[in-house]
Parts: sequence; C-alpha cells; structure tokens
Amino acid sequence: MRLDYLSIFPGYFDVLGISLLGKAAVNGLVDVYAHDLRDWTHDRHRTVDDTPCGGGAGMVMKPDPWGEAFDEIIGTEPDPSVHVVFPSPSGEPFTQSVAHDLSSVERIVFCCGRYEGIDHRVIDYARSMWTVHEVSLGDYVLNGGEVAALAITEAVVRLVPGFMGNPQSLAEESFSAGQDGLLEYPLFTRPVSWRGLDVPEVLMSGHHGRIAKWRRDESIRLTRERRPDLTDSDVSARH
Ligand SMILES: NC(=O)c1ccno1
Repeated sequence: MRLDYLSIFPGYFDVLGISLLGKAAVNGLVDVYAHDLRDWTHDRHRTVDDTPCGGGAGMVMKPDPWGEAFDEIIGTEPDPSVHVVFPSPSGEPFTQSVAHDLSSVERIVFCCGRYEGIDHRVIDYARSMWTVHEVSLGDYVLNGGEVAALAITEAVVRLVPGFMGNPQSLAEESFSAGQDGLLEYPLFTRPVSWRGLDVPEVLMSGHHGRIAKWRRDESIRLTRERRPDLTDSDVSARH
C-alpha cells in the first residue's frame, strides 16, 4: 500500500515512522510519502490561498497548486483504483467499515485542507479522475486535515493483512464484525484485586461459555448505554 499526503505542513507525517506504522514501512507493507503543497506554487511567497468568492471570513485554498500536485504525484489519466481522501467536517462519517474498505486498496492520497477549506473544484476534479472519499472523524472542526489523516491512516493500516501480530485481536474489537458492530466489553488483567477493585469472578472461572455470555452481555449493555444508534432490535433479540 502506497500512502501519499499533500499538506502545507508535511512535517505532521514524520510521526508515521514511529511504532507500528514504522514497522509496516520497514516490512514493505506500507510506503509513505509526504509532500509540501507549496512546492507547486510559483510566486515568491509560495501562496496557496486567496479570498473566498462571494465574500465571507477567512481564506480558501487555491485550486492551481492542488492540480499541479495531482498531475505530478498521481498522474493525468483517470484511475479509479487510486483513492483520494479529503478529511473534512462536512464529509461522510469515517467508520470502521470505511477503514476496512480502504485497507484493501493499493493507493491512498490524503489531501489535507487548511484555512476555511479547499476550492471545491479540486474535489470535483478529483472525483472525475479517482475514487474520492470526503470523510469526517466526528462533529467537530480541526485546524486542518492533517490530524484526521493520521487517525484515518492508523485505523486503515492496522487492518492491512500482515500488519497486526495477532489478527485475531481485530475480530474482538469494537465495531468489528465479530462483535456484531457492538462496543467491546471491559477488559481486565492481573492482579485479580487492585486497590479494592476485583476482576469479575466469571472471568476467573475458566468456564468459557459463561465468560462468552458475560462479554456479550457487557457489549450489549455498553452499546445500549453509550451508542443506542448502534443497537438494533435484531442484536437485542439475539441476546
Ligand atoms: N471533523 C473532521 O474530520 C475534520 C477534518 C478537518 N477538520 O475537521
């Protein structure tokens, strides 16, 4: 998998050389390239923004640098196998399902907006050429797309076959298919008693059936309490 990041702050992506992502890069699972959008400007000030047409506060990212960067980094021919991600508070929700879909693609280009955002024609052009995902991490606004791109990267790359040491751990996580899309149950390890707080007895019973039921019950309870939007009558009825 090749990952490209287009940003006026490419240094954000230096962190990808650390921890698991660094290992993936070393193993050849993932190739990471960060690009400074200002390298595709031609004026002394390396300008990437301008005032919004129609008025309004703030500045908008000009389309020209993006177009020239696309030409050089991706190419000038349409290719739907290239996935272009625009992190944006006005995007569709980024979910574990989207992460799974992206974990099987060969190439992802992250376009990190700043200021008030990117001239919309950049997104329209990208849609005419590649497979575009305008995605939001949640209902809040960041100063730019870089932090969201890092979060999306981690969620996607950890699902790439060969990345996680124990792929079974993926099956039991929140939102995974093995959990019916429910939240993960509470986790415990030794010591059995800690500051007057004990591990639930059932988890020390060695009775696998009872343990599995407790975990399922906890997942349903937590999901009902915290994310009623994720529970449906089927799940509740199945339990
Ligand atoms: N909510 C988001 O994903 C986001 C991306 C950029 N700013 O906010």
